[in-house]
Amino acid sequence: MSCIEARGLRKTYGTTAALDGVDLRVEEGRILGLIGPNGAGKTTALNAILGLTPCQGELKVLGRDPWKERDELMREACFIADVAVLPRWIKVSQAVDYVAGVHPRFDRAKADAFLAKTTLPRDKKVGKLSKGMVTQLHLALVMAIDAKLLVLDEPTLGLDILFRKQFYDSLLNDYFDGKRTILVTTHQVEEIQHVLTDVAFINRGRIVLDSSMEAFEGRFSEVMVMPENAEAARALSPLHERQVFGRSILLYDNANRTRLAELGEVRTPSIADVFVALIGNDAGTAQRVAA
Ligand SMILES: Nc1ncnc2c1ncn2[C@@H]1O[C@H](COP(=O)(O)OP(=O)(O)OP(=O)(O)O)[C@@H](O)[C@H]1O
Repeated sequence: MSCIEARGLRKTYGTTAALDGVDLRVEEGRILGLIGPNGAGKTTALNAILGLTPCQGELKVLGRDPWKERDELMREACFIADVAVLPRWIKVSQAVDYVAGVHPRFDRAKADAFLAKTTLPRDKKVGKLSKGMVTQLHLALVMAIDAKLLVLDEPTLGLDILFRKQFYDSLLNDYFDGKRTILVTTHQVEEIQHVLTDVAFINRGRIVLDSSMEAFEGRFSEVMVMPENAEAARALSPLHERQVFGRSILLYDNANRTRLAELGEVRTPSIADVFVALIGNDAGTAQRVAA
């Protein structure tokens, strides 16, 4: 069953189309990374999915219209926005008590286990924590909620590399159970590549790539060639070429790997490499619409 189904989503702010006809389908039990440059429309898309903003087009999340049935949806979905909002006066322990009191699907033992892996002092107020610590607290609270859909907008912003790694490990090992659906946006693509089952690129309010990681790995390839093979490699219509230590690395969509292997070392490119190849020169914010 689909967890998220969007067709022709459009959202305009004045003369700016933040979403310009987004089609996206996410099946239950998938972990989708929504990747895009600054201003591409990621947060707007997540807000539409969470019923925080109305938009045109068709949108169903867990079978509901998020704008009209937000209350019902929020019983089964939870999210972390890129701008975390926790009151500055609340202590860490009180924040846990509060969510335990108001959220029927909150598992205190899970939140405690998550917090135990951090250096968060329980008796300190949010206002006295570092930015990264506030994010850690926020993550501990949200990851302890038993939800069908978890939406994460830049969840590791401001966190150090050790905690970022730990967060994604526990997202995969402790939180993900194969049935929940996770939607995550981040600029730190390399760090989540191994976590994702699917990836979508958004640019200028449009989805420009939507693929399972399996299909992605079969579809894109990269070859590193010595200068004498560069012309032959260019003749095979690469999407992108870059130079590293005097060698050319060329990236292809649906190329014949056996042919590429005759020219140099072939490998599967990272999401970041394909992102640069597809969007690099065209990265931009929303489309301007005719007034
Ligand atoms: N409330 C708003 N009012 C006016 N314009 C907005 C509003 N929210 C977003 N936009 C515009 O819509 C476009 C998409 O913004 P959005 O925040 O969705 O991008 P993003 O991909 O999340 O960017 P980033 O990676 O920088 O957070 C941008 O051009 C932005 O300026």
